[in-house]
Amino acid sequence: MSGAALSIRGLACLRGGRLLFTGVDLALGPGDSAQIAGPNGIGKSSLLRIVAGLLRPFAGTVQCEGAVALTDELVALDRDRTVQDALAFWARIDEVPVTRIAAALDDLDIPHLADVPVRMLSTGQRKRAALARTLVSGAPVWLLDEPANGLDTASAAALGGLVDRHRAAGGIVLAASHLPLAWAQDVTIHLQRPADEMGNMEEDMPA
Ligand SMILES: Nc1ncnc2c1ncn2[C@@H]1O[C@H](COP(=O)(O)OP(=O)(O)OP(=O)(O)O)[C@@H](O)[C@H]1O
Repeated sequence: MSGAALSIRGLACLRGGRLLFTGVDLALGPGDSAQIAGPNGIGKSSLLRIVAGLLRPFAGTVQCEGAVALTDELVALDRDRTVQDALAFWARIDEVPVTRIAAALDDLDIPHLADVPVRMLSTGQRKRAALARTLVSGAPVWLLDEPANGLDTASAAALGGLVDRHRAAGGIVLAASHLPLAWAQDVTIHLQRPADEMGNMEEDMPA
């Protein structure tokens, strides 16, 4: 993972005809971690989805060295498969050994859920299974959207340990959260509405 890098320049996002943010710059290298902060609806998830290649930026560029893994609220695990099979499905797509799954389930403290269908998991268990997918992927660049949502205090702290291990191995973590996270940040970006948009919003408000 020593060559991992993420560079964002002049990034702007337009959604639903509204400019969410403009001029976001960020440069991360091996071992770095950054948080995208800001209130609900400001565009944190949208920024991560742009970095993941799932949304097109309105302006700016994203350059990434190394594979990217996104964990967000849309858990991409087949609800009708067991946790083990759902992770194996993605391991085959990501072309990584399925033997990694056992270690990832241990890391997330859910080995007992391997044979449980995804649809039967609780919110926190589902989040841990989604994080297991990120671990199994072996991707150096982790994009974590509200990673502590649904996790109990101990699990959130344990995730901090996994993030630290990933960074020590040269990985990069970019997390979106309106709350402080359980690990230290090299950079925190507070997203803000562009000035013009704020003017428009004020004009739109009823008197
Ligand atoms: N598919 C979509 N089409 C149009 N607008 C969208 C779409 N998805 C989200 N939006 C809008 O984009 C804005 C930013 O959403 P986003 O989910 O990126 O914000 P966020 O900062 O992650 O919010 P939260 O903290 O609530 O998760 C919101 O105003 C939302 O309504």
